[in-house]
Amino acid sequence: MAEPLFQIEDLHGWYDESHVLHGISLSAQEGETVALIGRNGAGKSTTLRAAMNLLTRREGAIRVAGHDIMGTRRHRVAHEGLGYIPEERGIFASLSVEENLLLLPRTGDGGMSQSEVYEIFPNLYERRRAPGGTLSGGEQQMLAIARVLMTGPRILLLDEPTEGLAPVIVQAIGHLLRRLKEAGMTMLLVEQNFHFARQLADRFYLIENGRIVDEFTASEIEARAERIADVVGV
Ligand SMILES: Nc1ncnc2c1ncn2[C@@H]1O[C@H](COP(=O)(O)OP(=O)(O)OP(=O)(O)O)[C@@H](O)[C@H]1O
Repeated sequence: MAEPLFQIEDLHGWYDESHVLHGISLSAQEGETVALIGRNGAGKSTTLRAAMNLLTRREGAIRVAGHDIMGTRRHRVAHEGLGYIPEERGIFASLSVEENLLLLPRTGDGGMSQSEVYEIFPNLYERRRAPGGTLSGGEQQMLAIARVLMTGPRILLLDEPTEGLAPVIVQAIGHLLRRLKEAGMTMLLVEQNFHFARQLADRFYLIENGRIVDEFTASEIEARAERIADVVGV
């Protein structure tokens, strides 16, 4: 198999004295969508934060196209190709939609232009002068994704993009991510919502108490139904 575009190997992470990640290994090939599935508190968000160098302490290896980025300082991680969309989205409430979009520097090649963003997200065009804080949860999630797409990432790290959103908005985000996938984007999707993730992901990792307890492909879901129900309660 080709070298993964993104790879985490034996990753440990801590919040102060609290050891939360206990040797996470996962990878994504170029163009692949990989889902990290687990309950509340299993360590999904912490895995993404560790990848972005946002923890005070971590050990292990994180590679982009074979290049180890463990030594990359926090403010340079995006330049390694990682586009992170955190659970809290990070929209500036008092800045307009347009200002939010233009806020992040370009960190890679091939980032979307503003007009491409407005074409894909007509809602954001309509609301371009509105303060970010007046957007609905779904619009804020779209804005957070659009803003990162403009930076030119090679890999998207998405932390529960559907959390707290109405079913129709969840569906819209599903369509958007499918479109990105079809365009060849590599994605690591963190989800508690297995029903959402199964519509998108090529492969799955189950995480429990900071450890990967199982991994399988989309075609193996049926055979794993009991195990999945056990871990995420579906
Ligand atoms: N800032 C923090 N300081 C200390 N402990 C934390 C912090 N954030 C998370 N934890 C702990 O780390 C563990 C993993 O949390 P994490 O947020 O990664 O879980 P998760 O799987 O993403 O769940 P969630 O859906 O709640 O985000 C939990 O036990 C949590 O209580």
